[in-house]
Amino acid sequence: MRKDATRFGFDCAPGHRRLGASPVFALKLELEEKLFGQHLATEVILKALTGFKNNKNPKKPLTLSLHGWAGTGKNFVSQIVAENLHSKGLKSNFVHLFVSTLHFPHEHQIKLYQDQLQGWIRGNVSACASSVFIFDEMDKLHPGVIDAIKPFLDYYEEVDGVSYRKAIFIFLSNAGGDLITKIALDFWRAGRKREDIQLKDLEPVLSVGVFNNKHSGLWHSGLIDRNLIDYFIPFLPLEYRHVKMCVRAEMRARGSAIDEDIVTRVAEEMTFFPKSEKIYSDKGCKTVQSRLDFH
Ligand SMILES: Nc1ncnc2c1ncn2[C@@H]1O[C@H](COP(=O)(O)OP(=O)(O)OP(=O)(O)O)[C@@H](O)[C@H]1O
Repeated sequence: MRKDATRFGFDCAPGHRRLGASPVFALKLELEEKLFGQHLATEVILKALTGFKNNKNPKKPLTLSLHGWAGTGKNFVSQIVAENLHSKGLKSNFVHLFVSTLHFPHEHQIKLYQDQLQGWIRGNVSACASSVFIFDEMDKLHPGVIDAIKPFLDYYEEVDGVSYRKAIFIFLSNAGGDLITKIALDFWRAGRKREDIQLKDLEPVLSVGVFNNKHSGLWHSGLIDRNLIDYFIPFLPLEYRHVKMCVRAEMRARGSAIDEDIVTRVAEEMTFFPKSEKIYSDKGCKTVQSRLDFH
């Protein structure tokens, strides 16, 4: 047993920071400063983590499912959240990232993946009750593998003597991205502000259109019953102005002065949709970093 972990792992490594009053405030400031164009994700993530942190006896692990188009900030946010839960973030021994196409690529090895994953999750939560598990490309994960995760997400006091109720599972998926984009486009075309989009504007579309429809195929029937996902978090497609913010953020990260000509040139290189109005970036803020290298 790791010397820095108590028997149940309630207090993990010295660097482990439970979300106290200030860390949640720090997370709020960080999301407001670094995450562009995602007012809903910021609002829901803060609400979810604050509630989970304040609950001294959660009945189940916190399970968040982040949905949206490519390059809209899902991985980016999960890294920020991980760093607020465990100071070393993705480098922490208590934060684990799985990428479907990398870690679970072969359909004929599903049984092996199930056994490995269950052993891995059990071992890590035994070492640290507040372990964080991030599953990227969830929409590409075979249902059989996902079903191996389900027992850990459920309302069990303990599973084989281990309590998972203080752990956090974060699923990242492109599923539903098209439906989220449709709602954003409807708002734009109606001349309504992006920031006026509320979760209730998306829930009916998402829950009926994708998540609750067991036969949608997008969300793997039998995969995750709504009851096990605590929060569905929509990521909106990013506009030209958000791409420019990403370019500026990258320039600041490189210690360069902000050159608005370069900001404009890089943003102009990106492609936008729909064809007629060219509002949203096809790749979100992805490839901004590499494009900046050429300016
Ligand atoms: N909303 C955003 N605000 C600020 N930066 C962003 C945002 N979205 C993306 N970025 C920048 O683009 C990079 C790539 O984004 P990220 O990996 O989070 O996309 P993603 O939504 O996970 O995409 P995919 O679904 O393809 O994995 C991030 O590391 C970040 O630098």
